[in-house]
This record gives sequence, C-alpha cells and structure tokens, in this order.
Amino acid sequence: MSAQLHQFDDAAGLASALADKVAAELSSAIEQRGTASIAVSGGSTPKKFFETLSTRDIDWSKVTVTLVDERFVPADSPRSNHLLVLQHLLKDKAASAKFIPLYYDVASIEDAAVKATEETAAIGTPFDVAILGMGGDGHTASFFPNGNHLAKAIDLSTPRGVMTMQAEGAGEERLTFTFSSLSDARFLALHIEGDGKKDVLEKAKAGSDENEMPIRAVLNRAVSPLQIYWAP
Ligand SMILES: O=C1O[C@H](COP(=O)(O)O)[C@@H](O)[C@H](O)[C@H]1O
Repeated sequence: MSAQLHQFDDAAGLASALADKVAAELSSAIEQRGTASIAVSGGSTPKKFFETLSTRDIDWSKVTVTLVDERFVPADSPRSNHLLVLQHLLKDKAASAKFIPLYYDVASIEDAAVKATEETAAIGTPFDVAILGMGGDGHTASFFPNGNHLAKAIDLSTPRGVMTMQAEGAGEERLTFTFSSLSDARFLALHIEGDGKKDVLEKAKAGSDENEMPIRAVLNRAVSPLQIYWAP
C-alpha cells in the first residue's frame, strides 16, 4: 500500500493540520457509528499535536483514547506514555474522553498484556484513527529492531491485541499493540518531525529488512494507506 507524504513548514502547522484531520475522522465516526476510537503514540514528538487536538470541538465523551504502545512503568513515571497523554491530550475539550491504558499494576508484564488485550477489546475494530511515531532506529509502536517478539508482533496473521516486547534499544520492557491491530485503522498516520527522521524514513524506504527497521512493515504492508505527516 503506497504512502502519502504531507509536508509542513513547521511543527505548529503540522499539529494544526493533523488535529483538524483527526477531529474530522473522529466526528465522522461518531456520526456513522455513535462512538470513535483513537490509538496514539508516545515519545517527544506528539506533545504539540496533543495540545492542539485537545482544543478541537468534537463530542469527546463518545471518544475512546488508547496507546499504540507503552513502557512497563506506572502512570506517574516521567517515562510513561500514559502520563504524556494525561498531561497533554486528556484536557480542555478532550477531558471527557475515555482513556484505556496498556500498563496495569499486575504481577508480570505478560499479565499486563493479557489485561490490556481484554480491556481494549471493548473498543471495537478497526481503530478509527491510529497515529504512529518513529524512532531514529526505525522502530514504530514498540516494534524494535531485533525485538524478542518482533516477528510475531509484525506478522499480520497474529491476532489483534497487546504483546510484550524487549529489545536492546527499548530501555524498559514494552507493551505494544500488534501490527494487525493498527494496520487497518480507518485513518493510519505516521507523525515524524526533523531532518533526521526524514533521513531515517528514506533509509527505510531504500531497504527491505524489517528486523533491521520495523517501520518497513508499516511502509510496505499496512492494510490502510499510510499518511505521513512531516515538518522540519
Ligand atoms: O519509544 C517510543 O518512541 C517512539 C518515537 O518517539 P520520539 O520521541 O522519537 O517521538 C514513539 O512513537 C513510541 O510510541 C514510543 O513508545
């Protein structure tokens, strides 16, 4: 499935355009099906987009927000994607949205993945919106190069749900939606910023080894057309 590139002059322009598009997709989902769902990424890139989206005037009480991936850390950790979403998205007009986390305070990360799969099953499929990010190593979601469960996580025949992931470049152990859960989102976007990330994207496009750069799975095999949002 070919990807479409949307380029902007700066991060503010990107955040505004992506927030408008996502708000329109969520509103249309509510109009057609009564509810809407969005899975978002963590990291440093989405803050401005989250802040902008939280000001958009849609019926947030009908929207469920979850994460594409999460570190196995509690929600009060500065490393938590949950905390990022709490501080920058679930506020202003978006304060009434429902949030379903991936981290749970249970005995093991495997138990957390089972619970996250159960809890998020209520969202329904496919996601209306999934916003992916990308690391400088070519990871997306928690599909990390040489990740211990990477092959299974990016196999489209692996069922929808949340899996665990460990990798040298990942820091903490991770929880991640499988590729099959994300790939057919009605609106599937990759949000990246900076010349460095554009170079990483070009490198990914030039090769095919998904273990080296898991973003290639999304670029080459996503069920939905990938919308790439980039600003310098
Ligand atoms: O580890 C993560 O990193 C990626 C990219 O983050 P960024 O800081 O380079 O924007 C992110 O997409 C993912 O959700 C997060 O867990």
